[in-house]
Amino acid sequence: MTAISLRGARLSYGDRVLWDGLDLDVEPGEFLAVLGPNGSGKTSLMRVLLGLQPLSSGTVTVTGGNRAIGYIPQQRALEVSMTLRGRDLVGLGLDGHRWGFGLRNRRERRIRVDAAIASVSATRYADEPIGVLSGGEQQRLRVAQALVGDPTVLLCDEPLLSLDLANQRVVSELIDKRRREANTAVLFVTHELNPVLPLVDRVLYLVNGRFRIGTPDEVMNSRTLSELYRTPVEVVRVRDQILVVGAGACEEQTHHLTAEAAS
Ligand SMILES: Nc1ncnc2c1ncn2[C@@H]1O[C@H](COP(=O)(O)OP(=O)(O)OP(=O)(O)O)[C@@H](O)[C@H]1O
Repeated sequence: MTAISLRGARLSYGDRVLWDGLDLDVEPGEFLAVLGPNGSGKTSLMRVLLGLQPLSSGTVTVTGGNRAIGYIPQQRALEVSMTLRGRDLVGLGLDGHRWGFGLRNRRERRIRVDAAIASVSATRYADEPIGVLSGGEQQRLRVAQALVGDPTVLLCDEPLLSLDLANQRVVSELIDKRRREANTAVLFVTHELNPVLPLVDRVLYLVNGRFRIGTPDEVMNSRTLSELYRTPVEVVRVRDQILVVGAGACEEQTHHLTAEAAS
């Protein structure tokens, strides 16, 4: 059974079509990278899957429904004044699940939270206020929060943003481990494909209302990206990295035009 299924999915805000005719099946254990310039509708896709944003047309199905989803929202540095402890943040991932207030439930809840914290190696600082933790430590706890409910689908919105290379690796390995061990489907929104390229099964690339779905080789090539961006884009492979040349200028132009239109 597929983990996520979209059929004829369209999302538009007024005249602006983010995507249309999107047919997508994501299999259990699959790692799908979602790429595209700012404003192409990546976060909106997450919101549709979370049930926060209705489709303009078409259908969306997440096997197991909302409770089966773990979500790592786009990272914002948490305030230093934030007194919530790491374990409280992780515990929030169980809210919405069926938990009573009895002693047995409290003990069971604590076991689940401890296990999730241990799975991201965050036990040492789980009782600290999260505001004083480093970005990498905070991000591990966010991963634990997303995993504590035992999700069948994991939605990650730019989870590597502002992490150094070592922490990028730690966080992507944690996510990869989860999908391998629990067969959790992963949707991974990112501007940077290279840090996760070895993990990626398929790419969904969104640009200006158009999209392509395929393996990294099928999508990340000069011909496909030039068609998507409607301007010459050069894709170069250097060792095991993919460099995209030309799309950036097009993105800047798009933003410029959007800003002009809005003013
Ligand atoms: N509720 C809404 N009503 C109207 N427009 C919206 C709404 N939500 C998002 N948008 C617009 O839709 C576009 C896509 O937004 P979205 O956040 O999905 O893009 P994104 O690909 O995640 O961008 P980024 O890479 O910058 O995070 C943006 O231009 C945004 O302003």
